[in-house]
Amino acid sequence: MTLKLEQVTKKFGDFTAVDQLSLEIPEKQIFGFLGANGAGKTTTFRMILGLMDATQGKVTWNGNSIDYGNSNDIGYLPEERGLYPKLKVREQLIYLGRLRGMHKKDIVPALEEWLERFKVPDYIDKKVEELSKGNQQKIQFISAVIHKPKLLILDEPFSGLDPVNVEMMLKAVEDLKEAGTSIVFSSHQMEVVEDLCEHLCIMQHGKPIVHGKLTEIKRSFGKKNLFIHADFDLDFLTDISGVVSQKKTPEGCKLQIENEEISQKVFAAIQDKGFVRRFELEEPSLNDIFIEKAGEAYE
Ligand SMILES: Nc1ncnc2c1ncn2[C@@H]1O[C@H](COP(=O)(O)OP(=O)(O)OP(=O)(O)O)[C@@H](O)[C@H]1O
Repeated sequence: MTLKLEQVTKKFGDFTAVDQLSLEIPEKQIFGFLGANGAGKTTTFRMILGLMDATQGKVTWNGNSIDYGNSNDIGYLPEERGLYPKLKVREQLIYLGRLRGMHKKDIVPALEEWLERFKVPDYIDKKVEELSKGNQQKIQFISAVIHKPKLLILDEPFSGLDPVNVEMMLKAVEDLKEAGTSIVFSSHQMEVVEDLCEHLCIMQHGKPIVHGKLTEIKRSFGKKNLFIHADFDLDFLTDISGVVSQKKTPEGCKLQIENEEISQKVFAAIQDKGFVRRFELEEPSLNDIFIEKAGEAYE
């Protein structure tokens, strides 16, 4: 049940929003789809789901094209949230669950279980318009997963949620993966992507500029971070060749260095200067990689 995009292109007039995108998304895994605003993520999701025709190329899931409107195996959390404000959560989910092929008698217990899990059991008889934005999002998430889809597309599922709710949603996504759902999601929250997915792609102007396994992406990026906390001024470290950048932190600095060997030079430069409380080499964060790669989009 692999999701495959082959040379997928979407043009709006002369503007190319997605440009010959080819991707194979591993089954029963969580795949992160990243990119700057306007990079083409939502457009790609709409083409995957058959909600928008590709100008060129094809998308297949398990060898067939996807027709979201007629498939009970797919779940979708759209970027533009689409609940009916005047309907109560119970009525809404019964309606949406039935659209996804569920029997009414199965919908309410499944809904109650999800509301319990999201710590909002009392919302079942509230109108959607009475709920906060974050809580509406939980309901929208439930509507995307209540029918236990095999493929789940989540367009920015964590935006607008407080940290406790992000954790709750993260755990729900992980559990769905464990239960065998293949999940593709977009997010601008790099730490969440780092926690959640093994494979990812960063888009820029409709093309993937980084694609693969997170661990390999980090390794091939080459540059490392070096965190130093010391009781003396560290500004002079910028002059060491191989130090790419320096950012002050409340207790010292974070250096970006070209490779891990440079850390030896840095260490030699500070060891006699005074008291060093922290000297720690770390892999680059996904945020570092994103800023460097996708940042070029703004130049
Ligand atoms: N229906 C449309 N008509 C014309 N242009 C469109 C249409 N839909 C999207 N675009 C353009 O295509 C590009 C990609 O948009 P898309 O919404 O896919 O980006 P995105 O990566 O999801 O962005 P964001 O992170 O801001 O949600 C943008 O420049 C957008 O303005």
